[in-house]
Amino acid sequence: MTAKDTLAHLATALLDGSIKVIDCTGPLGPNTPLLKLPPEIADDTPPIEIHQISRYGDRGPFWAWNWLKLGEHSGTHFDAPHHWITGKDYADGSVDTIDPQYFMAPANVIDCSKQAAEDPDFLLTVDHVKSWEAENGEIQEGEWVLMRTDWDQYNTDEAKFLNADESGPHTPGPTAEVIQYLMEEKKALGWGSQCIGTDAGAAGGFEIPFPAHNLLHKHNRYGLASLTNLDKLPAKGAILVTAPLKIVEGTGSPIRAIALVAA
Ligand SMILES: O=C(O)C(=O)c1ccccc1S
Ligand SMILES: [Ca+2]
Ligand SMILES: [Mn+2]
Repeated sequence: MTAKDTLAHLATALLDGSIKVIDCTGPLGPNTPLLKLPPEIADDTPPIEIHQISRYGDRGPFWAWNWLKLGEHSGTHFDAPHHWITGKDYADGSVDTIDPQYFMAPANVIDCSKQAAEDPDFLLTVDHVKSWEAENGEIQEGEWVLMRTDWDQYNTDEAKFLNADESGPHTPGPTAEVIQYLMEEKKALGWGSQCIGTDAGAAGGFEIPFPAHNLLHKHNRYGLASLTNLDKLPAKGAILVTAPLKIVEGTGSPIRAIALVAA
């Protein structure tokens, strides 16, 4: 089948509903959970603000529009290599310079929802990933690897979503070894999480602090955070669309993540 035939079949399938578009994005507004870092070491993204310019009234009789105060790393978002010091020197490491070919790619969904429900500090290991590959097929070069935890169920309550206590945040994520494996052995396109960031909540205290950020961006590869509805995606076979805004020299961007899945 030629690429032209494939596109024609895709168009038909989208219109007849045999390929569904799944929204993998959380609501973006003043109530969207935002990362809270220890105030002694870092500043945080300010709260999201949506300001009305007009709404069909005397400031714009026929139109409505707003202006936004919005951090790059807000809500469901894309992490570019420049987001981390290990990726700072890549000429194609900001959202406006990344090859757009990467913004549409196959997705592997590793279901850790039961483990995350039992242990909010659950860490995915290389053994887990290899067992998953044995059952579902190998992760191929250029594909996303997404950790399904169903953590999106908490995304309307920042305290629950961040799940922090006196010892810090407790949310699931990958071990450094998993990201190392995905980058060096599998040459994956990147790593996605349903939590506030690509790293586990406790990752600031790991031997390599924040290893997912460190290693993904060291390899000039990408992260996705605060994804939703991964429970609606198959283990393999979905195509994920993750185009960031073309923010000049941007380190990341809120996205409307969507997945194409067979009905
Ligand atoms: O990329 C993010 O939004 C994120 O999760 C993050 C940002 C800055 C510092 C630590 C982390 S962990
Ligand atoms: Ca869901
Ligand atoms: Mn981010």
